Amino acid sequence: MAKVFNVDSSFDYGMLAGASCAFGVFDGVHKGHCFLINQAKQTAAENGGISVALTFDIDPDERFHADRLKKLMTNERRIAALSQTGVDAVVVLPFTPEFSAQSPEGFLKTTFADSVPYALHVGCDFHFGARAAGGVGDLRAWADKRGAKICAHDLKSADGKPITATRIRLLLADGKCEEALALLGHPYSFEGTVTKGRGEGTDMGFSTANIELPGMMQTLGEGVYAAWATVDGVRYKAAMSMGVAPTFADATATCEVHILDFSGEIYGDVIEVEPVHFLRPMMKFDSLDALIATVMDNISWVRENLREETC
Ligand SMILES: Cc1cc2nc3c(=O)[nH]c(=O)nc-3n(C[C@H](O)[C@H](O)[C@H](O)COP(=O)(O)O)c2cc1C
Ligand SMILES: Nc1ncnc2c1ncn2[C@@H]1O[C@H](COP(=O)(O)OP(=O)(O)OP(=O)(O)O)[C@@H](O)[C@H]1O
Repeated sequence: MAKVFNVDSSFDYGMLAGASCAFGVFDGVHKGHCFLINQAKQTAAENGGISVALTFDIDPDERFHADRLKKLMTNERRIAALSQTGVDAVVVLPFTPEFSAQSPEGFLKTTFADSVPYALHVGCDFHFGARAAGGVGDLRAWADKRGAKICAHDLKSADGKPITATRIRLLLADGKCEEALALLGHPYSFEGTVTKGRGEGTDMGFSTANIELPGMMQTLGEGVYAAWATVDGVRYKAAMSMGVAPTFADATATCEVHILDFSGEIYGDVIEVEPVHFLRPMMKFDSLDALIATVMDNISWVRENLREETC
């Protein structure tokens, strides 16, 4: 696992001299991002320098479009995932208002100080600096003066379209877990703290762990899903609903997870939920009996059909 370096007053910019850096936000650490990072590993091997995933502490869109941002990973998980890509180091720049307001040249000066990387890998659509004014041309102008190499790659595609975080978010919003997973190259999951619900699930014969997710992490579309739930390191089959239960006027939880073959008090615990298959839309039921019968059917489906290899 690569060491993570936060760029603060103690950061040694010298580590970027001669390094091969892949630069971006990398939400999801998807197959396209991994392709870019592998390119950085290759040029690092070429000159004997280190490979670096160069990223930001927050997703810039948290600063500019927090109201409509839907993320694939929290910042902590994104940085942890980057550290497991086989790079030598992850360097995390603080995306402060001052940092984001810089011109493209100022942005590069703040990022590298006087160090010159060996190679800088970006996608051909990469933009940076205030109002995203900087592009690959600005990178090349900066690099040419310093003897660095800019590698602007065509975006890795699947089914004729670039793999992007935006594309994967839209698939998840549409409940298309399998297609999202194919582009991510690893499971999609989120974590949340179990909160107290209305306490009615147990009376209905299926207890549920209620999870409140911040708006930014409500990326998965409303519906009922087959999922895996990890509690205290143990992985269970689960049937989950996403979206406020429309049958109940007082319902608040965004995500409710029935964990099969599990009983235990987990209020306040953080659990990981990995939705893998859309079962049906959320429904407003006319009677409790109808709701119970449908949810029991969903639970049976999960018990009979969910297999490790479907994740
Ligand atoms: C697999 C599953 C499917 C669900 N489907 C629906 C649904 O279609 N409509 C609905 O109103 N509630 C649905 N719910 C939410 C239940 O109504 C809710 O879990 C139950 O009311 C218990 O809520 P409580 O834990 O807050 O007491 C579903 C829950 C689960 C676990
Ligand atoms: N499919 C891809 N192939 C190669 N490089 C990519 C691909 N997608 C993104 N990149 C590059 O990876 C870096 C990180 O990109 P970024 O975090 O903006 O990801 P993204 O998937 O394009 O996200 P979004 O859809 O939110 O714009 C950038 O240099 C970007 O150009």
